Amino acid sequence: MMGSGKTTVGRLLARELGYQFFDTDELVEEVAGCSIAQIFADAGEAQFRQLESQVLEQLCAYQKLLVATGGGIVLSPKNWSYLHHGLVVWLDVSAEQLYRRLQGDSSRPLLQNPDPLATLRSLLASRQGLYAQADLRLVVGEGETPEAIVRRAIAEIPKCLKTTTVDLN
Ligand SMILES: Nc1ncnc2c1ncn2[C@@H]1O[C@H](COP(=O)(O)OP(=O)(O)O)[C@@H](O)[C@H]1O
Ligand SMILES: O=C(O)C1=C[C@@H](OP(=O)(O)O)[C@@H](O)[C@H](O)C1
Ligand SMILES: [Mg+2]
Repeated sequence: MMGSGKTTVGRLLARELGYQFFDTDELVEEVAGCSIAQIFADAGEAQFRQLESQVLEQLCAYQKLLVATGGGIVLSPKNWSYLHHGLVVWLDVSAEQLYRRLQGDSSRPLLQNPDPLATLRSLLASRQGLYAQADLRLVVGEGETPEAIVRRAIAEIPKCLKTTTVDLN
């Protein structure tokens, strides 16, 4: 979800893993030559989603990348075919924590309305089933630092890597 820490934790985790880091929102802004807020205002959310999918499609061909996505990437079934090139981690953060983090932040157009907490609750409820398709769910506790989440990710990721057994007989 927006504000769950994908960009912050992702950047740190990439450094720990020795992976290159990309953020789909940053790449969309580079391609469009303006901010996400501006894209939503001028061209609309549908246009943003198209750019987001194109960026993800390009990224999924590479290895040893850590990609922080926007929270809405899960909405398109086509995006899942790209996401499944890698291991998908869900940073599960309550709507109340997200709200505290994002209060006063004007960079997320979907939250620029009189009741952003209600919006976060309803977006989270509607996306919950999609986020649950991730390979790994990390429930982020109140006050848990990005560094602590990185340590937990490093401990948990090997447990959910798919293994192939080859039967030689
Ligand atoms: N574990 C954390 N604890 C407290 N604040 C956090 C944590 N992770 C991220 N933040 C803060 O929350 C805000 C949103 O983080 P960000 O990484 O941009 O989230 P996302 O990319 O998922 O939208 C930023 O101000 C960031 O510093
Ligand atoms: O959840 C969403 O629909 C969105 C999340 C944002 O990214 P973050 O999840 O990094 O905030 C950004 O892509 C856009 O504002 C829409
Ligand atoms: Mg982000």
